[in-house]
Amino acid sequence: MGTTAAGAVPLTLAEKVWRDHVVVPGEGLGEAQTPDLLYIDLHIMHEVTSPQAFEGLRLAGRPVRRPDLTIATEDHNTPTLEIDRPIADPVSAKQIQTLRDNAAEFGIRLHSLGDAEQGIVHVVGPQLGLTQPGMTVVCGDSHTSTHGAFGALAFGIGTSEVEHVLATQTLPLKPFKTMAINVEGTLRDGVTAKDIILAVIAKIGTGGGQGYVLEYRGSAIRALSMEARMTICNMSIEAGARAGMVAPDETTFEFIRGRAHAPEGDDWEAAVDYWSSLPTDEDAEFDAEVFLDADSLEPFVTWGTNPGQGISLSDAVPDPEHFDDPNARAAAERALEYMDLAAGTPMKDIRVDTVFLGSCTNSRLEDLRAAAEIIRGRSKDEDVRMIVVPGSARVRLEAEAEGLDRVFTDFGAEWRFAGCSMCLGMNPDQLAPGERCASTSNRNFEGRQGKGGRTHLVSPVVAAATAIRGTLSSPSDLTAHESELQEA
Ligand SMILES: CC(C)[C@H](C(=O)O)[C@@H](O)C(=O)O
Ligand code: SF4
Repeated sequence: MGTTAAGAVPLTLAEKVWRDHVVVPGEGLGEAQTPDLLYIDLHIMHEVTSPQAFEGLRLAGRPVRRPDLTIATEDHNTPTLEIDRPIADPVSAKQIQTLRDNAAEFGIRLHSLGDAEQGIVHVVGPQLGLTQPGMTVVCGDSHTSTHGAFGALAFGIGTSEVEHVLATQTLPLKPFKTMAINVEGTLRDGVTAKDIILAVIAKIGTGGGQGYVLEYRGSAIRALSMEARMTICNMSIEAGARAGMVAPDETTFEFIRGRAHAPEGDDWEAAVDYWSSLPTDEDAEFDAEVFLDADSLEPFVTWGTNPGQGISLSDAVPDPEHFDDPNARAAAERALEYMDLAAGTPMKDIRVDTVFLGSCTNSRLEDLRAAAEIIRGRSKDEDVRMIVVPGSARVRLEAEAEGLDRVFTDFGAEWRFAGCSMCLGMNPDQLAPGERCASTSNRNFEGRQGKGGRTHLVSPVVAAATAIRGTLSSPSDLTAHESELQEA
């Protein structure tokens, strides 16, 4: 925990990063304050939200201010099969070609399909060591909050803001409020970071974080790997928050050390010194606090059509009648209709057609390992299709180097190339109308994974157990499942 210098105002992690990036302070106080102009340390891009920004620069005759602080990758529109063939869908092909043309014209580093560093923008940045504590990181993508796991202040921005950052390397930003999410205790076996964040969103609601930067704290967070912290920060946006952060510590430093863009030698020492000054001061105050008990947490899963409509996997589909708030009740009724679920049905009785292991929430090596650990030597339910999509080409290579691809294909799952894939189906990887999917992604909105498709958000180990049993399941259900199979 940080200590406050004598006489200095105690600050939270987010406030320190903000303070260190103000180029021009706003005017006025509190809610009425005009935006501060902040310096941006890292700008990452993908094909979907960049074309108009480049077009704006072109029209104004402006160059990119800091191409060296800007990096692009192809992820949303890329296919995950036959990546050496031309992209069949004309819209996707055009989107990708536009990014390639813009990157070439404006001198921006781009990792294209087929390159070992291509992949989902939020997997690629941390993997290259580009994302570091204390940085401001932006991207025209809501899940930029992922990078907050490093103690960076990371925001999703709109296309006009992308243009502003390209042109100036700064961004005007309104002040924010701070919320501490305290998670104390020890997670049980089979309970993961994904369950923490689904439980947090179920607790505070999809609007609960509005106007706040969330800081995840407490012994359960400190015990998590960087990959797991990224899973949690990734979904901060699903609680409506502006960003999510975790204070940098030894786990953070060890993850960054030695990566392609990590500081070296004296620079490394200086960086670690600065990073170590960032954690929230002991006597700093948050505008709001939330508490979650890690010891009693169970695997969590969504039953509805927003990420806040979640419940313990051992519970039953809730009855809308039991919601006090009329809006929540109406939303639950609509969600159950879309999801074709009856109140009172045990979640574990719900059968799925598809299991999707992937997305910027849960497609890193650790996620693939966790799922592979569960399925190794077991067989897939024959009616379930399972698609495994590594978050980046590098993750795919690393997974193959340790034989995980074989574990998945022997099991009967499809081993794909990297990208966003079925997280939102901007490529051919989609659900058919009425199909139901256990998905390790972050959004279960109507039609998100394909028109008429139904999504249950789950962790990688729940995804794996579900592919084995065919119904939503946790790893702890597998022993019972196996004795049933033996008896049969
Ligand atoms: C396409 C992009 C703008 C979008 C986002 O901002 O999040 C996408 O990544 C998503 O997850 O829905
Ligand atoms: S994996 Fe999904 S959530 Fe992440 S950037 Fe891609 S589409 Fe958005």
